[in-house]
Amino acid sequence: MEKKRVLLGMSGGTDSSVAAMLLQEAGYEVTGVTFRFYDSEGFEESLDDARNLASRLNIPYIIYDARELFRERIIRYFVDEYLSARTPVPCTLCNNELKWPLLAKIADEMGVYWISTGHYVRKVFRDGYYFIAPAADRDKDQTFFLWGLQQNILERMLLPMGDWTKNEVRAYAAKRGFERTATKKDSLGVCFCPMDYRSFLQHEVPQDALPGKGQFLDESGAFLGWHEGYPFYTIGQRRGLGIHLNRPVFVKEIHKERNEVILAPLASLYKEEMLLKDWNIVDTSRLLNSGDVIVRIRYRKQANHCTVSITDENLLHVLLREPLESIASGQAAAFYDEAGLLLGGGIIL
Ligand SMILES: Nc1ncnc2c1ncn2[C@@H]1O[C@H](COP(=O)(O)OP(=O)(O)OP(=O)(O)O)[C@@H](O)[C@H]1O
Repeated sequence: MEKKRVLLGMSGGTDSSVAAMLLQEAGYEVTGVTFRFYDSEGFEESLDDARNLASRLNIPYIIYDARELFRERIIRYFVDEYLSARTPVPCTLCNNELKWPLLAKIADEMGVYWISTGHYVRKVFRDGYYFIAPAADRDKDQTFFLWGLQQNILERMLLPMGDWTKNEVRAYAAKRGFERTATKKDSLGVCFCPMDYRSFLQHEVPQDALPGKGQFLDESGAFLGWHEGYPFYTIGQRRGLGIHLNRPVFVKEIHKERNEVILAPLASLYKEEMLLKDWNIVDTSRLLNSGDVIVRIRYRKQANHCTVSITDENLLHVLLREPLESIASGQAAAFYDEAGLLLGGGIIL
């Protein structure tokens, strides 16, 4: 396959636009692709931006319709997870199961070896394995979303943003005369659900498929008040419960069958272990039974040390050195070594 050509995912945003410039500057023949994941008002504008950039850089550009796939694999999953009393991780799933595999598939069809995005991550090669590692800009680090990628993808990735800070990226775009690109806003949160997920559920799910009002209970099963239906609550939630007690309470458990939400003081939400399904390990010897593994269960949450092993049911068992609160079923756990290499991850059972 052609090793001077690269297929770049172009969202029309600052990062992938600058990635296109940097790859071209480094001597690669870049082809840009924009995935149409879902219909939105802003999408046509993003397409125009990506298309204009491609034409100014004189690179081939394609639009790939992934709407059906995205609806099936990401939006339906997102809704189903809440209806199953879990908290989904759509960005993780999209990156690992859609964005990168699609880039690889389209690149294969074009006979192109390299695939690239504007993600803020680096890639390093150690003892026969490729690992994702944090970008120079720790504030923008996106390693947390990429634990599911395997060697066949990792080896083909080019990550031009890895050594740059966002400020440098903006300055570079401005210097190259791409003023509009330089000043674009950063994307935040879940792309297809810019509003509160509860409004999204109400919009997506027919009223008769939602459970309706249910009971808030305390840990001993005593009635505390009424809630709007279990899908509208997440583990660890404190705000927006619509219940006023003379003490702070948090969502500790959600029981789908009985449409019950258990509220408890924060101290009751701590756990010392968790099980992971759908896991991926980059290098078994660095992860399993090592005492120095770091685990993260939220994008911006503090890291914790743990020991990881595989159970007889083929799940990952994570024993935390310090208890963690708000471990929610459906969320992701990502593992790192002390140097920041991404060792793998999985979905909390
Ligand atoms: N619709 C899309 N089509 C193709 N590639 C995409 C699309 N959305 C995102 N990407 C790629 O995935 C990368 C990370 O996506 P994310 O949504 O986290 O972007 P971002 O940090 O806002 O980057 P950008 O500034 O490039 O939009 C982007 O830099 C881009 O390369």
